[in-house]
Amino acid sequence: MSETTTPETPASDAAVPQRRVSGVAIRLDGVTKHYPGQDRPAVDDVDLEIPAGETVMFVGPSGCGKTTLLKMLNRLIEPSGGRIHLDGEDVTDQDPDKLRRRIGYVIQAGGLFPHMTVATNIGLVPRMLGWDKPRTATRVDELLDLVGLDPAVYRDRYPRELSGGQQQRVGVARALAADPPVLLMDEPFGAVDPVTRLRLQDELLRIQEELGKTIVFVTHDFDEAVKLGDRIVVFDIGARVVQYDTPDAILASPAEEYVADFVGAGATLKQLTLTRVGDVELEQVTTAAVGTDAAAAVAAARAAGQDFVVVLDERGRPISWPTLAELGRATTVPATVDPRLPVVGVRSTLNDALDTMLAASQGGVVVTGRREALAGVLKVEAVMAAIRRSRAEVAG
Ligand SMILES: Nc1ncnc2c1ncn2[C@@H]1O[C@H](COP(=O)(O)OP(=O)(O)OP(=O)(O)O)[C@@H](O)[C@H]1O
Repeated sequence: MSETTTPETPASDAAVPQRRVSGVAIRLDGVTKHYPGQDRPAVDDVDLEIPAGETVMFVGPSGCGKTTLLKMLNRLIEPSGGRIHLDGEDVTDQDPDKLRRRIGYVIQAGGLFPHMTVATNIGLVPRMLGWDKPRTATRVDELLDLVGLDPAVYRDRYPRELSGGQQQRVGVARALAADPPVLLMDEPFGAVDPVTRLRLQDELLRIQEELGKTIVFVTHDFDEAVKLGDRIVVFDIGARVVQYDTPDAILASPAEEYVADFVGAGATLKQLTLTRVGDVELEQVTTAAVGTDAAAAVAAARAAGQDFVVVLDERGRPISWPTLAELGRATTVPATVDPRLPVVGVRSTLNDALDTMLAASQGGVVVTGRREALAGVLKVEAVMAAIRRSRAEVAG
């Protein structure tokens, strides 16, 4: 038997946010996978308990057995031994099709069927469950809205007409269609560019806050694990559990040298990954709605001592941040969307905010909260001040 079964930090620990829970607990007892022709088992006698409603991240070196272990949970791979319990019920021998209705599955690039529209892709499981067309259609629209895609625009599109990030959102919507308590995610954001990846991570955090599923997520990226995980499992070869704890606890005291190497030398900077944009005081700036009087907006910003205005669309979402000189040339506030506007969500990390600023060559980012509405602006100086504070705290 492996030594570590339950997370070091109990579920009641304050480090884990309190939220609504719709997920169920998963328990693995001595789960093993021996592939034919291999000397050693890919997964060797693993005991693991995943608490209901938490996001648990699987990290570890390539080939250590993360994916094999994940796929045994929904029996895409049959275990060679051991038992798997879902919500206290032994599901090891349950019909895999039935099991998969309780377990959503998200893979890289969404895994969408190319010849089906977005709505058909998302509605697959509900239709299989015998839902009628109107109920399925309502659910599809609800899910598109949940993952941040306008149903009217996207429901009839084909996957090839979507960006990588949009396809991934549809993949998440599809996995959630039948409202499964458990979501398995196998490097879902591995194939998208860094900026899109960051937004998808933010979206997942927001969705999880609303839904409280049990999420098991495989990643190669330790920063991603720290950002998304309530807890992290660090595996070694044979899916040996080296450490299972909250991100803070792992960063503060890595269990073995191997984990310390994996966490990286810059542990102070890693603390930046633990600080969310929403934890830092944001600058409140002058805003102007599209179509309103430009001169009035310029005057308001000038009176507040600011040299730019954030323009909001009809749903309160920021679309551009013209300087006063630029805005002064218009009579009404223009509806032009600035594709380079650097935006992060309140759940983004300070690391993400810095990356976004660097990518856009800007000295700040616009921050959005619920439904992408403006929350404020974060300047590079504020990030630097937070880094200094965090360094001072770590230095004691
Ligand atoms: N179908 C298979 N047949 C035989 N061996 C396999 C099979 N799938 C995986 N393996 C082996 O099992 C071990 C664990 O693989 P697995 O893909 O689970 O690891 P992983 O940690 O997810 O790796 P990565 O991070 O590279 O995706 C590896 O040695 C791999 O070569």
